[in-house]
Amino acid sequence: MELLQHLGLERRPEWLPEQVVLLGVPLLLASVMVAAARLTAAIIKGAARWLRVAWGCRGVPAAPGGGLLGLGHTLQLALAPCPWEKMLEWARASGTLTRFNILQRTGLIVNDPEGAKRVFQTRQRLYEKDLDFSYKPFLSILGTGLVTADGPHWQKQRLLMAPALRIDMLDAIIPITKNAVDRLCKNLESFRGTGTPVNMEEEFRLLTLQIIGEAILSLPPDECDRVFPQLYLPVMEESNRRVLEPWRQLYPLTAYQYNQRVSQLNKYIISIIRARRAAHAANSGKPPAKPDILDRVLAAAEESGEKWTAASEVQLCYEIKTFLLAGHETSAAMLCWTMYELSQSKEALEKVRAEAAGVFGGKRKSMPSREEVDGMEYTLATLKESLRKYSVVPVVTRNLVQEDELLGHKLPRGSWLIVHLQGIHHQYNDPLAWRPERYMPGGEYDQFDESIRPYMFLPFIQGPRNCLGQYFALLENRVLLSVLNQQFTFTPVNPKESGVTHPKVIPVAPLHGMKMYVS
Ligand code: HEM
Repeated sequence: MELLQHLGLERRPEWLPEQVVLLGVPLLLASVMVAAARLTAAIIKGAARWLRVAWGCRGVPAAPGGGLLGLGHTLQLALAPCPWEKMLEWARASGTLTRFNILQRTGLIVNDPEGAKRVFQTRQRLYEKDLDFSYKPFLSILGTGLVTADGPHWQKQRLLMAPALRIDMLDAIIPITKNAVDRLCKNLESFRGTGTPVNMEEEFRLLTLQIIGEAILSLPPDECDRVFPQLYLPVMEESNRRVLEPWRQLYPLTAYQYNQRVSQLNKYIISIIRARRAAHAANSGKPPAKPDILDRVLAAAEESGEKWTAASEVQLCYEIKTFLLAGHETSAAMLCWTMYELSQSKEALEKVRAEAAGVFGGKRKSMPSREEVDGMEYTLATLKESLRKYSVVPVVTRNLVQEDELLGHKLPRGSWLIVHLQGIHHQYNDPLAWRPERYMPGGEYDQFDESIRPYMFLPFIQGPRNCLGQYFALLENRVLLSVLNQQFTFTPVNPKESGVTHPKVIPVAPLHGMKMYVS
């Protein structure tokens, strides 16, 4: 109190309200005016963009309907059982490039391999990632990790991360996968012939998560089983739900739990990064005998000579979460659909088993080499055919940052593109039939003209931003398919129900799970 008197602050109650009015009101008014000006500027900018794009794209054939109450195609899309199927229906009615409107936003559906080539490869720099749409709910987890980065930052990170998945790491994937699937087989033994179904979709998700967890961080399986279902899987599930229900982020309890889990997951990963850096330093920077992806990225970061900072740590944490996300659900969906199709085709199953016998069969104790697994041509074709038929990532979106000409139409800057991978995958003969032979030498895929052939199979897209884990996924899954089908026969409890795809969630997995009897 004496101190307050000394400072003259004991009179505070007498003058404070007046000062607050004199200073506070203008300040409040000023901030309201600044906020209003910003909002107006944003509205004008948005309206100008809308006008520019709507006017610039007017020559592109429009999707049917769409005049209703100025809502464009919003209601059609919102009420459609599956948004990407609806877009495909429009594209089929209108041509290779189709225009639609959601409220006042113009979207362009690209349903043509030439168009995909231009977007992904020839003019890739003009077509940036569209973070506002599908990735927005994941940004708080993936931050500026590879999948959600753009521009020079993405280029730098891609150069840093890509070597970690090169040849010698791919060699390491085989034993990691084989050990993981052997553990699953052991568990499945207790269900063999019991008539108790197993939800293989769930098993595959945990299996691919264990594999990627070990490949990136050398996490033992029980640690994966302890940490991921508690911290990681609920966060991913909530993010997935927010794609189509963005208002969920306003639910206070859900948002609180979500943020708590993201922060615990970050702490967990950062503690691993710190321990690993300390181990590297203690070992004078020498890599361990069996380096995982984290060891390789840390070594590459050290070699680059760039100073390690708190920001480097946060960035690496984003990359690890990106790899965890990108590397398990997609792989599990591909495995699930292939197992399902094999359960429906005796002939294909026999061929997969015959290849497996050559590589994993007999009394063989040693691990197969990568060349041996690479040689499993038919098994690979079954995986490719599932990726084509089910298109686990059915659409990929991009924003055009400069004017360009696409499929004969001049498009303005700001155009929003939806490359319909499923639409392109279903331009094969009898597209809903599952025929691995399409991808065998001389098969249907080889018959496409060389100039478009790579763009007729786009599960991993193409070009500089193609999937960094595609070889990882195809190698891992050849091992999984071989071992599982060699040891067991899987029969869906309800084949019709198991074949139904989820209409709203990407990667596309079975809507009702994949309950199977094991014998
Ligand atoms: C069947 C399995 C997989 C499928 C279908 C798949 C599909 C894709 C697709 C379509 C993209 C491009 C997304 C876009 O541009 O918006 C992508 C990017 C990516 N994928 Fe995969 N993926 C699979 C497995 C994996 C695995 C196993 C990993 C990691 C080990 C991985 C890591 C990545 C990364 C890091 C990117 C971003 C690349 C970049 O932008 O530079 N993916 N993936």
